[in-house]
Amino acid sequence: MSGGAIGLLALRLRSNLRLTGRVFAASLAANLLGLASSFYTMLVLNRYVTHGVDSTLAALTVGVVLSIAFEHLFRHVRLRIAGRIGRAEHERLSTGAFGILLTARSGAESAESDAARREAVRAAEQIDAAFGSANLATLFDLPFALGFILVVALISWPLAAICVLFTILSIGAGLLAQTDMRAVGRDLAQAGANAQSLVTSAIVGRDAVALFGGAKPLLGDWQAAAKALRTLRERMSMRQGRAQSAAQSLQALQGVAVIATGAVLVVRGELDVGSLIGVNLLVGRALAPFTRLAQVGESWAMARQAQARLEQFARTAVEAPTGTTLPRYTGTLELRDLTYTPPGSVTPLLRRLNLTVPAGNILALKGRNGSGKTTLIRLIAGLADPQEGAVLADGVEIRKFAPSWWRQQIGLLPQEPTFLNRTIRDNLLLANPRLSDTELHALLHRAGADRAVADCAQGLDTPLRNFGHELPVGHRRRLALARALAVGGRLILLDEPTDGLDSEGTAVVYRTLIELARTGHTVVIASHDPRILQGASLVLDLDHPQDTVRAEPGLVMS
Ligand SMILES: Nc1ncnc2c1ncn2[C@@H]1O[C@H](COP(=O)(O)OP(=O)(O)OP(=O)(O)O)[C@@H](O)[C@H]1O
Repeated sequence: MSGGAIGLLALRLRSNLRLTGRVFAASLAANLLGLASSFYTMLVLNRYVTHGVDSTLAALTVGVVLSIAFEHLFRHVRLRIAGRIGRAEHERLSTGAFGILLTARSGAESAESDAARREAVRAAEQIDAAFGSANLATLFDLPFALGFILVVALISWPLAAICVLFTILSIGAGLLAQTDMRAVGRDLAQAGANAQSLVTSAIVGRDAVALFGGAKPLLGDWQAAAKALRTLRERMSMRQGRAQSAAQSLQALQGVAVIATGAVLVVRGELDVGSLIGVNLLVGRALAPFTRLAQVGESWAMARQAQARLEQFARTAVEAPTGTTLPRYTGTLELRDLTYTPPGSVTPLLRRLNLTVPAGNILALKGRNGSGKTTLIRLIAGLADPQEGAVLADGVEIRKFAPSWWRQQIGLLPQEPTFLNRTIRDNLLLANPRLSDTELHALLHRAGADRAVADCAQGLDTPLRNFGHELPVGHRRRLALARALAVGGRLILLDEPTDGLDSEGTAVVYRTLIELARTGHTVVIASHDPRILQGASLVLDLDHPQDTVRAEPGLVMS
């Protein structure tokens, strides 16, 4: 077991000394009671067999049965208490890891692959499983196993020496077996991940697979992955079986060694038969925790690796929970020398953008596909950070704002709207919990989403599945517009809002834009729609960002 794993273990045990003390006390009681059956054997063979007094046998038998019952009880109690050790530590790790996943800053989050992020969140579970109650119980049995060897030494030191020898052999065999299994375990985990990624491809890319000839190669990949998994599982099973068989053989050999040596001692008159049988039982009990130790030690070593993954993940930059707030945001927006280079790219996508959007103006973003319209909207929303320059709102850099406050000032309609897998009502209320039912319906009407909701079987209470992707794209966009408006912010960010909308939906977007402009909202809108570009008071062409076009005010979309 590595030093790191011991540190982790010590941390858990120290985190609740009262529970640790109770587990130790229960272990002491259980192990002391565990001596009873050995002494029972000695007494029955030495006293009852010699003197034949039935009442002695009855008393001893009742005594040992009670001891066994109490030992069972103490072991059960110990498991229950041990299960509570580290509960708070697990909650801290698990919540912390998921919290990082939720609040990772953009860019920081993409530095880790999806698989690494999944692994990091799973690491908390792996650590908790490694320090589960049964494994902790093994640890607490170890000092008492040494105690059993001491008792054997008091009865017969040659038999104690045999016990020590077999204990060392068992630990060695266990460690060898674990080393043997470790590499297969790693391959098995990798093969499992490969198979899982094929399942994901088949589910997520179902239509593409069916339409564009993906089924045959995918099935071929699956057969190869399933075969590899089966082979590795068999290999693992073989090695586990071999380890178990080695442990059993060592146990049997130990029995033979004890009985053979003990028999010689009995013949020489240095030991009685009762003590020999009793010692044999004690030696068996002493060996058991050491046989399990190698296995437990391995899971603790894996917990250490999981902890290292978590520590690495904990270095992910997350959003600051606090920051500046303004008494009132008027809607003024400024881009100052804004420069952004996407992760993995060497050339800036957006270079030294400078622009001021006075409150109540509509800024349209245009440019070819991939020119950075969505990226600019994400930068304004604070979902990505520029490498140089800044986005300012009412003269303050937005990165200085408390993220929760800034999110309340903006309503964002993303190009690919997604929702939480909750009801439509929940999704809207999460954006603004203060909305009444009447306001919700008015909002849906404003965004032209009332029919989309009416078409759903349970109206507002319809649960969304697959992040809303099961809704028709036009309905999804209208609902996302309603959600953006629900926030009630002064700044509205719309990314291709008319994409996939029919003429009625497009008219709703135009009407909404006019209404937003009339009510003094600042709107940033990425679009290829010529009428939107005409209706905007400012147009930023990301293909030629130096030439911001100032459109004639008063143009109206119809
Ligand atoms: N976090 C990121 N990680 C990797 N690449 C990124 C990231 N952000 C932006 N990019 C890259 O920047 C480029 C611009 O993408 P963006 O979606 O902003 O363009 P767009 O103008 O909105 O395109 P479209 O008109 O097709 O919607 C793309 O090549 C995209 O892959």
